[in-house]
Amino acid sequence: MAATSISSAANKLTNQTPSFQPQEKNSHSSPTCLSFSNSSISLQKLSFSTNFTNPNSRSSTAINVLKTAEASESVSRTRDPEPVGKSTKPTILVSEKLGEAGLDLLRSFGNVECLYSLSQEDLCAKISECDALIVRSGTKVTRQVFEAAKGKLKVVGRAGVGIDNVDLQAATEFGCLVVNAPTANTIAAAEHGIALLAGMARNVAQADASMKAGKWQRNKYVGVSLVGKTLAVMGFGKVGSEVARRAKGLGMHVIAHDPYAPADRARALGAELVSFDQAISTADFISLHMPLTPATNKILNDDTFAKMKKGVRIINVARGGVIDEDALVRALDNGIVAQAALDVFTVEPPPQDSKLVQHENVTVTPHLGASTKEAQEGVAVEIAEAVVGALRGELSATAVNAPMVPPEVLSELAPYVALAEKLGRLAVQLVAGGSGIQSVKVAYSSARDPDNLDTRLLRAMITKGIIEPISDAHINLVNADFIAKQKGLRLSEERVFVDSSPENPIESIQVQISNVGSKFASALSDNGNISVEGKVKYGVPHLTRVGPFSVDVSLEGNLILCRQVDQPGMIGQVGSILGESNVNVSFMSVGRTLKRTKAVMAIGVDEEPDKETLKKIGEVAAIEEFVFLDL
Ligand SMILES: NC(=O)C1=CN([C@@H]2O[C@H](COP(=O)(O)OP(=O)(O)OC[C@H]3O[C@@H](n4cnc5c(N)ncnc54)[C@H](O)[C@@H]3O)[C@@H](O)[C@H]2O)C=CC1
Ligand SMILES: O=C(O)C(=O)COP(=O)(O)O
Repeated sequence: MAATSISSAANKLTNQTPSFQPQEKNSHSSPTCLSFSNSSISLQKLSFSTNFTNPNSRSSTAINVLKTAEASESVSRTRDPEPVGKSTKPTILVSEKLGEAGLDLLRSFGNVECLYSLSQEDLCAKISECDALIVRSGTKVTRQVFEAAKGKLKVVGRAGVGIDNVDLQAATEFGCLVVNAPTANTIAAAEHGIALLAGMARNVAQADASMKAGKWQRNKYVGVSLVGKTLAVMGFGKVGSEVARRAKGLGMHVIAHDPYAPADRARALGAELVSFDQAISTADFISLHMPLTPATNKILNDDTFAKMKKGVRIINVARGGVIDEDALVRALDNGIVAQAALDVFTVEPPPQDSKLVQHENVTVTPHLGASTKEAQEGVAVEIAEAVVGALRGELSATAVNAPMVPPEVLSELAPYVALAEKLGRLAVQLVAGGSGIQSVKVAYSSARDPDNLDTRLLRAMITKGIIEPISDAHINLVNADFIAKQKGLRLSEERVFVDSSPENPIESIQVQISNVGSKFASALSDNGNISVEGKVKYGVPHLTRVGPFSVDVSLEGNLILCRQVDQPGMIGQVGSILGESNVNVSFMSVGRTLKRTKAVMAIGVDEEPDKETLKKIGEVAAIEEFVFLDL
């Protein structure tokens, strides 16, 4: 058996946080063990398997990743399926103007409320009624908004590219997915950039204003030519590369700076990738197309303006914050910058007396880059599809704060999702009260190449299974790693190669909790870790090993694990006690290490036995220990 470590860097906690203390909720005890039973672990918490239903649904993806509280009544446990189909329409708040086609799509799925120009206070007051919020660049989705949502908000859709107006960290902490619409406005933004470039070079806006003021100033508005001039495209992503393509068509020499862009993509468009300093010091025109991040904040400032060619012209269709606006005014005044054309501003709208806006060598537009009819229709549909998909629980291809798991991987892993969560739930219920859980090891046995096995979803589900039964956290794919880290829980993953068919992504999953005591000592493996292992059989999760004992029970309903002297009559005795209390046994399995020594009996029960019944089981002479587990 070869073991390959695929521990994720994200899961390696560098900061030691306090250990995670399981606190049993509503636990009741029996003489021989603490029961961890907790029927109050509500179905609402099974957030990965809840769903909104849509009569017009075209969706096929099965694994749901977001909390959908209202719909949780439609959740069914595997054994007793309840009718799925109770449709509670989600509420979708649209806080800025969105194209009709997108609104229509949203209306076919949920209750859509369009409330434009909400103050931050009004947004906070409204948000706790909303499952989804759709914004453009004008709405600030702050931590306050997520706090005010009180866990109701599942998804924020940004109808456009830039997500600098959404507090992503807060969204992640609150388990709220953020999706954007990254492609539909690319051309509009690029065209606007070119419009500003050409309009600025020929003083179109200034000449227009002058004529409207009754003047005819042909000598004042002599422009500069574009052909043969060097354009530096800063940020060679979707918009930047489309600007470059168009500028090439205008006969410009295009250079680009982007630390993350592949050189061959730039070369294919006839642009040369250069360093930041080379770009800004050799360009006649500088066009900005990078996102606003801590690294790009005020990237054009007094120091960088000082390195530019005298008479340079600046275009900004990205974000106002990438320029230090006071420094730009100084650079315009001292002639380093001849002209600027700006669509975006640090504060939008900028103050009316803004020196920058009023500067005679500055052309401005009110954040119009994405504002074409075509782009707005496209963006609206793109974001509506992403938000509806997210509300249905599908993983979004445009998720900004969650791993993107391709649909084919999702459908392949679907049966293992339940197994992963149940093993997590089971393992944590075996931890003795007072033990601090810090370290969880997960081993996936598989015949697959590690590169061909994406375990992020399973890891999130194991985390969910471990944390949710003993805390108030609601965990989904968005916040699993964050909450694990916050709780001081380190989860490392290992791939164990097994020689079987690689058609099955996974043969078995083993979950081990290290350095803790167990309330069921038989669950401790040789290395002293609590260890449970399971498989998917005929699409149903099964427990196949507890500590050193092999068992084979389907992980449904509730489970009693007993360790007893391996002797005849044990099954009958325990079965009768349960039967007398009208507790129905659904399945059972006995595993032992050696004949007539010790055995572990796993009993599936449909109902939760009361304290008295559990006490009677504990009093059976040959039973050495037992535990009741709520799956
Ligand atoms: N004015 C408007 O209405 C619109 C503005 N935008 C803005 O344009 C910008 C670009 O959008 P897209 O091209 O769609 O995004 P994108 O993600 O495709 O491209 C951004 C590029 O910037 C690069 N980048 C990141 N850090 C950088 C740095 N320090 N220096 C240089 N390059 C860096 C990235 O590697 C990436 O290639 C975004 O800020 C977006 O918000 C986009 C659409 C409309
Ligand atoms: O998509 C972007 O990043 C934009 O800046 C467009 O903003 P808007 O949706 O027009 O407010």
